[in-house]
Amino acid sequence: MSFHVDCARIRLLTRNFGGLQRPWAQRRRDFATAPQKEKHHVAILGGGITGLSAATDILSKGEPCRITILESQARLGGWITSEFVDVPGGKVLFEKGCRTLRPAGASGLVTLAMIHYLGLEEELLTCSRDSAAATNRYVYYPDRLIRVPSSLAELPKFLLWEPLAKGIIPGILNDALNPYKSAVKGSDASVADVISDRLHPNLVNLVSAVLHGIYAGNVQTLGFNAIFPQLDYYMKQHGGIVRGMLYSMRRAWYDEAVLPLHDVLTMQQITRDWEARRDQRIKGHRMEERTAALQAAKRSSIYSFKKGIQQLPDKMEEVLRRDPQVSIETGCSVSSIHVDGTHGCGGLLVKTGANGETERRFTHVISTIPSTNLGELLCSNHIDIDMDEASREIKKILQLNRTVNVMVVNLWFAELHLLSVKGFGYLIPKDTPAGQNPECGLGVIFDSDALQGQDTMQGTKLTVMLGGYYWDKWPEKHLPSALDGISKARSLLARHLGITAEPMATCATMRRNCIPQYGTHHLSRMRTLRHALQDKYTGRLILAGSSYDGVGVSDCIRSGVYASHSLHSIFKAGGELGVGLYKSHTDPDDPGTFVSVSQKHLRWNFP
Ligand SMILES: C=Cc1c2[nH]c(c1C)Cc1[nH]c(c(CCC(=O)O)c1C)Cc1[nH]c(c(C)c1CCC(=O)O)Cc1[nH]c(c(C)c1C=C)C2
Repeated sequence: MSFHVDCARIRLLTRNFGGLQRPWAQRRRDFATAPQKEKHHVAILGGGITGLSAATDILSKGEPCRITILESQARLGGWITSEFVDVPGGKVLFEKGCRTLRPAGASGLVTLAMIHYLGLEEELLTCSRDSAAATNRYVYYPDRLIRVPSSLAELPKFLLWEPLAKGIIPGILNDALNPYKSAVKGSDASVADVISDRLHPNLVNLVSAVLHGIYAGNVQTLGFNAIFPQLDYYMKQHGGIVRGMLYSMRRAWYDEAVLPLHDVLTMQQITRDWEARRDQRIKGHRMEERTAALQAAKRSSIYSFKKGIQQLPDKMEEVLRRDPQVSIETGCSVSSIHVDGTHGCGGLLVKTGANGETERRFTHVISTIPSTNLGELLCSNHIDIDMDEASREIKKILQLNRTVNVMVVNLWFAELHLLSVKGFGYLIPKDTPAGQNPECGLGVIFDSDALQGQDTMQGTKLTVMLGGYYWDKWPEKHLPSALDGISKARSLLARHLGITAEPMATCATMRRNCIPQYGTHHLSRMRTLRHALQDKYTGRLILAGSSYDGVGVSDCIRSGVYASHSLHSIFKAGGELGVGLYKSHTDPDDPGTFVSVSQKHLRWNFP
């Protein structure tokens, strides 16, 4: 399988990366000629989904290295927590963080390939694209549920009658008729600024709802180019969002898709890996059933697993624990990381324990912990005296990343038909009057409509998400306790949905600092970080995880797999020295890195 890629644009990319490659050529040669008999020892900081994905992918490639996973918590899996709770007559599953996966895009493909590698296909549960959960999505504004159109046919009514949609038609005209000339407020603008400027100020409210459901974040401070890289590319390269979309539709006419080059490269890599494992797959157990399950997930709107999304990290952990190449240390906190000057080995020295009492040496470190935590751990050298310029720059950028707290409240009611509508759930935009949302609600998920097959007892299962950026400046002592959270969720459900029944099971979990907020300078900072990391660590320190290139589960899996790809090219010393940050090509000064790809190669069918 091969990809047809627009060569002119590929050339653009080569030029952009060429400047980065040359300075490292010498170092790469040094590394390549270093004695290889003492193979590599890689530390993976963090045993969440990113760290586990990185380790699993390194194993799957048969790399000549030892792997040590260092996790500060007592368990692996990070934010992913699926728990069965007892209710009268059976058990129901509460997801205390993310709950579903999406098959779309390069990240979706990486995740499906990982599921196949782990042999988890027959545990999949899918939600079809035409189900109510996939097509019925609501927004609560100003005091009622409004259904968001899911097809072109439903659009005219929405555009003409919904106050929430006021601004879409004039916005489209504004963007189409006024070619983009220069960035609003410099090259890095917030989502709200760009939407107001290019489209219409009224649309900011609608977009805020979407951002609440993904980032629990503020439309005024999230950066447009980091959150909507494709729209940013359309705007800067084609003169407007609408023009870019029209261009994209024209390419689709020729059966081509416009995608970030890196997504295309990732898909190529997945294709190569898939083909390389063909022999193993043919011999595999129940291959026909497994392929059918994978294909169903690929066609679905969302999917998860019979015992919840935690089955994925659990299976990774099982595979990793079986392998003598891997050691896993839970309850092990890292206190500092130093460039290791001893023996001229150029590796990294990692100190663990509260006072750094244990010293370990690694040839490479993949950090999947939040960037702010990593920033606190980085020290310039073994003796830890004054920091050099590069280290200071790296630390500063890492510590600038902000995050938000989200309270996830799960509720299960024995009554079957408490909801007057069926669907995925609803989001609460920023302009919903405060009197309608004093609880700082971000949205409600109708779990019992979304996926069937996890609970052994039928009822109505809901999740209320509270907080996010609304709690940005709140002192710790004002954040709600679990009991407060449950009572807030119940009052919100009573006001919005008229649900006053007593839940038979509840659980409130405060997720502290769980979602990174990519602000207006995120991409340019990532670019600086990428350069500084290469300068300072020459591929010894690789970054992955939600702090950098996407906050979803699939984004994290992909980022872990990408860290493993970077490591692979470092071991082979043939490719570009990677540092794990793959989206730097979509930064504001470097928009020419989207490519047009023949769609037939993207229609993956897991043959
Ligand atoms: C702690 C809660 C999370 C909120 N957003 C995310 C998490 C982990 C991350 C996220 N959620 C969604 C995406 C889009 C891409 C995708 O993977 O689907 C991302 C990156 C979409 C989404 N939003 C909600 C759900 C149920 C989904 C599907 C994916 C998932 O299961 O997370 C609802 C929702 N999530 C959050 C809020 C405030 C919210 C409101 C109803 C925060």
